[in-house]
Amino acid sequence: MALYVYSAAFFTVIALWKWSSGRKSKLPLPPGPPKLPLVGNLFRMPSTFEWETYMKWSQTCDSDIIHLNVAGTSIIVLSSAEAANDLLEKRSSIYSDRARVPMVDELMGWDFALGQSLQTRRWHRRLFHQAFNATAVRSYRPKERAATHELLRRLLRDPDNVMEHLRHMAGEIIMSVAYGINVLPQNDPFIKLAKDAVHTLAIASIPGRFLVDTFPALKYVPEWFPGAGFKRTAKEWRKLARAMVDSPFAEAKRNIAAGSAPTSFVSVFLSKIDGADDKEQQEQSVKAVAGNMYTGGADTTVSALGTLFLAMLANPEAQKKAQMEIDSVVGAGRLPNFDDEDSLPYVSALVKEVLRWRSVTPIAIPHFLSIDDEYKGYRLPAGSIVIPNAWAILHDATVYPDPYTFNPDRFLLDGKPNPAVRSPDAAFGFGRRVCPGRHMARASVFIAAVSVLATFDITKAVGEDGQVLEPTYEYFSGLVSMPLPFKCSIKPRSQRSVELIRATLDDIY
Ligand code: HEM
Repeated sequence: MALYVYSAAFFTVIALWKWSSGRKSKLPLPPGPPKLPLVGNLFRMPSTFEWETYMKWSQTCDSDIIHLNVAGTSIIVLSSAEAANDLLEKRSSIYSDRARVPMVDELMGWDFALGQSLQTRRWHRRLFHQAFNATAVRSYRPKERAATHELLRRLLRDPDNVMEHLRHMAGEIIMSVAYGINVLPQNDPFIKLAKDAVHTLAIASIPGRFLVDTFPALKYVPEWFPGAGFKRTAKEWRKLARAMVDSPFAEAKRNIAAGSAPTSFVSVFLSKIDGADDKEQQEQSVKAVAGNMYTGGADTTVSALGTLFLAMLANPEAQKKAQMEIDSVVGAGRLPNFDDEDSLPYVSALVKEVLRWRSVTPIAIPHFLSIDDEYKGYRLPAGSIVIPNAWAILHDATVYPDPYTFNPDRFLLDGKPNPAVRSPDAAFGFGRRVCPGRHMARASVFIAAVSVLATFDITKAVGEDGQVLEPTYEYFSGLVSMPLPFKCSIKPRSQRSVELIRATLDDIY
């Protein structure tokens, strides 16, 4: 009897499995460019500015969801806000993982990084949220303002090195917010360390750069083995990643112990650690989250502000309008402040347009689909890498007419914010993985933009032959898309501007 029951149960399970897999296999994959046997789209994959190619493919297929196969790896690209919202937001429980990259996560030791690690790091995200939610970030305003004033002084002293000054500003904010460390004006060791470590991450994150990411078993090859150079490289780079996380944290702890530490994320959250058994674990989490701040916040903020300068060169009219608005609201007696934002709709629209015009992270950070799914009559296989094409979403001509033109007015109606026009939130990603630093990022970009526009005129540089140097508006193609070095002329708008900037040296924050 028991045998009959077991057999019946066995055949029922098999039948159900066949039915469900049969049902699934009947659904087609989303459309996409033609695939070759075995290698799929491997040989047609773009190596740079992939978001532009994905957008073209999506248009050719007339579908906002396309499928690619790169030598067996399934990739789904979403090119509309609707598709990104339907999947990454509404079904976030299955679309919020990240693909594992053995070189970065395992060999280089970046598994502490939020962007890399698996969903089990939810606790870190919660910690990040507590420290960087819309209310909490208001406490960082004095630090952002101080770093902005330092930026103004640097631009006044040395107007030829814009990108370097922006880098210094972003690093200054993060080191101060995360660790309470006041960075040195030049060659700060903590910024240098973080920069070097993030550079190795950028190299290792280039798809196909290391064979071990395609064949993970290679990670077991011993270092001395011929061809195992990647393991020796990983060992060196791992030291950098460790030092980037450990050394500023140790400095912050030393300052806290000496009673000389300014308030920071580390000082606040270490003081909240309770006496529970996992004390050590809690401290490691605080350290890991602090270590994520430079990784997530430095290049991104620099890219957005670099775009601001390029946008002012591309559209001098926008610059004039912003300056007129600032002059009428703020006047000539002081520098702008955060409280001015609501009275500066044009400047706020200009900041939105900066984030839309040239996306900082054109494909966000790709997500990972953990179980099989279906959408719009298509089969979406478990284990797919899901790429939200933020670039396509932010250049959707039905939402943003004439999308390649820099035009802050698109966000306004009768001089006020137009709620009917979608904010460029896609710049900060989607669903549960949306950028946890976005409130701080917006605040930093706003205060820097409004302060620079209040005090400087940004115009095209003029060469020695008297000819205007037309910028190329070229970008580095990477996970963070960064303006390539460009020349421009930065001059104080008036003697009063110079005085206001110099007076910031007396500020007490
Ligand atoms: C203009 C500036 C910034 C932009 C455009 C930006 C954009 C993004 C995007 C698109 C993602 C991926 C979202 C997704 O997977 O869907 C992300 C993730 C992240 N960002 Fe930002 N970000 C900026 C600034 C910052 C700042 C200032 C911080 C920290 C203080 C930060 C910390 C992070 C972290 C830790 C992650 C990983 C989150 C996770 O994987 O769960 N970002 N950011």
